Order: sequence, then structure tokens, then C-alpha cells
Amino acid sequence: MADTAADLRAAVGRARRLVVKVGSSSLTSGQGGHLDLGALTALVDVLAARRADGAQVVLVSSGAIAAGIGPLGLERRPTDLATQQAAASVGQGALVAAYQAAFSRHGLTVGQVLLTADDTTRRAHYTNARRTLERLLELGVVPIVNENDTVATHEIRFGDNDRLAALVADLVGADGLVLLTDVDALHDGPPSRAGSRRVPFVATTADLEAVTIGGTGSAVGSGGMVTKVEAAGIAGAAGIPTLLTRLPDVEDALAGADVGTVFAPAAATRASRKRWLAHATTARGTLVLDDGAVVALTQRRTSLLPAGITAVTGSFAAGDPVDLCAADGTVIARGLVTYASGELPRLLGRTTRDLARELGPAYQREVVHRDDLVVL
Ligand SMILES: Nc1ncnc2c1ncn2[C@@H]1O[C@H](COP(=O)(O)OP(=O)(O)O)[C@@H](O)[C@H]1O
Ligand SMILES: N[C@@H](CCC(=O)OP(=O)(O)O)C(=O)O
Repeated sequence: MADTAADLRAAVGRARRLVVKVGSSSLTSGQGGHLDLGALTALVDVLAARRADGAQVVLVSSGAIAAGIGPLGLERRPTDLATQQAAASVGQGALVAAYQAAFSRHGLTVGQVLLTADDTTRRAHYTNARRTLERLLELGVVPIVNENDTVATHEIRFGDNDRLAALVADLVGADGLVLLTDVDALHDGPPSRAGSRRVPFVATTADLEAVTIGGTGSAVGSGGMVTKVEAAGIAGAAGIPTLLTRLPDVEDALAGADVGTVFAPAAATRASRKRWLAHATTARGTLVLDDGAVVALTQRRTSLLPAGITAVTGSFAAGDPVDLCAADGTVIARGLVTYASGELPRLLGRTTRDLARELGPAYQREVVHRDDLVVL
């Protein structure tokens, strides 16, 4: 029988391994610019209590850019990448120093882990990040994860930390993910709209059909509710329940109180490598498929051959992740491509037999092998 909301709340509360993500809006005051040390300390006290109960905790903390606004004398969150990176460079130091001081009062050591979207896209980097996090946890350290904003580029960037938190939860095999933001829960419409109501439980994506999910409502956050719901989906695909609430309610939430929104995990999960491909990679280009190829991939689960591709966009190397799209642009799958973007145009629409005869046996290969392909 499916888990009830109460079961799932209890499961997150007693998680042996917990990933907690806190957003910029919860850690900074007013228009942002300075860390709210009271809020940060309150969070650390709750996490330290979980540690004292024997749980392992990974903290994914935003706030670097927001915390750099004040020290740099800026008036608001910068919008250009270079100034965001400068603010993150200043703010990340302040953020980790504040956590270090707060956790040390509980006798706990923290370790900073900065990741880029490129680190999760490359499988070897991804598994390396897993080893680092595992070792930190074994050593009793509280890892504090953030995006490595100072080197992230526009093209390949998480931007908000919601997806990163869900990927980290999957990476470390967490039993629960907690997303802390500046609203008490997911609402059935933007909370600023009069009459919007809390959604206490999302059992399946069907429960989201009647919900209007919007972007950020704060001056310092970036993803809004859209990325939080997506993050709950990514964690759910790994079998991990997500609890979304606001920082002042986190203690009650972890005690199983009926606050926030709890998202049930998916009934069926994919293999870890397929989850990585679906959620942790960033596509470097697009292959547009004809209708026959779409049917072959989605219904017969075949590999993708050159004959079914009508167009290629982007610049990628062999082995890179790419999106596979239908003619109308809908992304239907993601896969690791066996050819570089420069090689593909002359192969499109051709049979592998013709290509092998003309160009040699190496050209008999699939463009995306079914083992390296995940239908979305
Ligand atoms: N349906 C919804 N329910 C709740 N919040 C929503 C909804 N749609 C949009 N939001 C907005 O999402 C915001 C939280 O996201 P964000 O500002 O990115 O926070 P964080 O910094 O914690 O990541 C809320 O303040 C709210 O204004
Ligand atoms: N890595 C960035 C996260 C930016 C951000 O606004 O994220 P979030 O508050 O989670 O929507 C930072 O630390 O400032």
C-alpha cells in the first residue's frame, strides 16, 4: 500500500542520512546583502540535534551571492554573471565562516564542497564527488555544498541549488531531502495571490495538475517553486521523499508535524546510471528525430541510428550528453552521443549499411546506443 503523508514525514524525520537545502531568501535579511546569523544559527542547532541523534547530515546552502551584496556595497542582487561571481567569491567565504563558527559550538566540523554542473555531467567527476562526500560523512564532518559560482558559466550552470540538492541526495543515497525556503509550503497558487492554500501532500505528479507553480518571490532567490518541485521529482525518482517547508518550521517538520509539503517518491526507480543521465547531465546539443525514430525509441526502446535524425544543433564531442527531440521540439530522451557534432551532418538520414560501405566499418555504429539513452 502507498505510504501516507504521515509515514513519509516520519521517514524524513528519522532519516539516517539527510540532505537539507536552504535557500538564499532564508539566510539573508531584507533585500539581502547580509547574512541573517540568527536564522543560520537556528538551522545549525536543528542539524546538530539530528547529528546528536546519530544521523548524517549534508547541508546544501545557497546564499553566497546574497551574502556578498552588502560587503561589496551593492544595492541589490547583481544580474550580470561577472558581478554575481565576484559577489559569490566574497559571500561564500563569509557563509562558510559563519557555518564553521555555528557548528563548532556543537563540536562539529564542516567541510566545504563546491560543485559545478560540469562536475555532475561528467560521470567520472560525479562518482568522484560521491567518494568525497562519503569520506567526509565517514569522518563525521558536515559537508556544506554549494555551486562553484565563481567558475560557473551561463551555458552550464545550476543557478539555483534545488536541483543540485536533489542530485546530492541521490549521490549519497539519502533517506530524505528537506528543502527550506521562505514560504511555509507549496501552495495551490503563488502565495501572494489571495486565497492560495497550502498543499500538504503530493503523492504523484497528478496532484500538481491543479497547482500554479511560479518563479521566485524574493529579491535574492532564483529558482522559485518551479525548481523545488523539479528537485522533489529528481529525488523521488531515486526513491527519496522530499519535505518542503520554511526554516522556522524545520524542527517541527523533522518531528513529523503536519507542516510544509511532503512529496512521495516515485513507485518505480531507474538504475543509478540512467538517473544520472536523466537528471545530472546538461545536454551539449540536440538531435532532432523523425517520427519513426521517436516511435522506435519510446515504444521499442531501440538505439538511435543516423537514418532517424533530421537535424543537429550545438557543439559537442563524442561521449557528450545530448537531448533527443521530436520534430516539434519536445525533448523525448537524453543520451550519450557516439559522434562529435562536426561529424554528424553528412551521416544524417543514411543507413548504417551504406555508411559502413562508403566510410568503413566504424560507421556502422549507433549514434546513441540504447544503454546510453534514457526516455524522459
Ligand atoms: N505555488 C507556489 N507555492 C509556493 N511558493 C511559490 C509558488 N509559486 C511561486 N512561489 C514562490 O517561490 C518562492 C521560493 O523560491 P525562491 O525565492 O527561489 O527561494 P529560495 O531562495 O529558498 O530558493 C516563494 O517565496 C514564492 O514567492
Ligand atoms: N549558488 C548560489 C545560489 C543562488 C540562489 O539564489 O539559489 P536559491 O536561493 O536556492 O534559489 C549562491 O550561493 O548564491
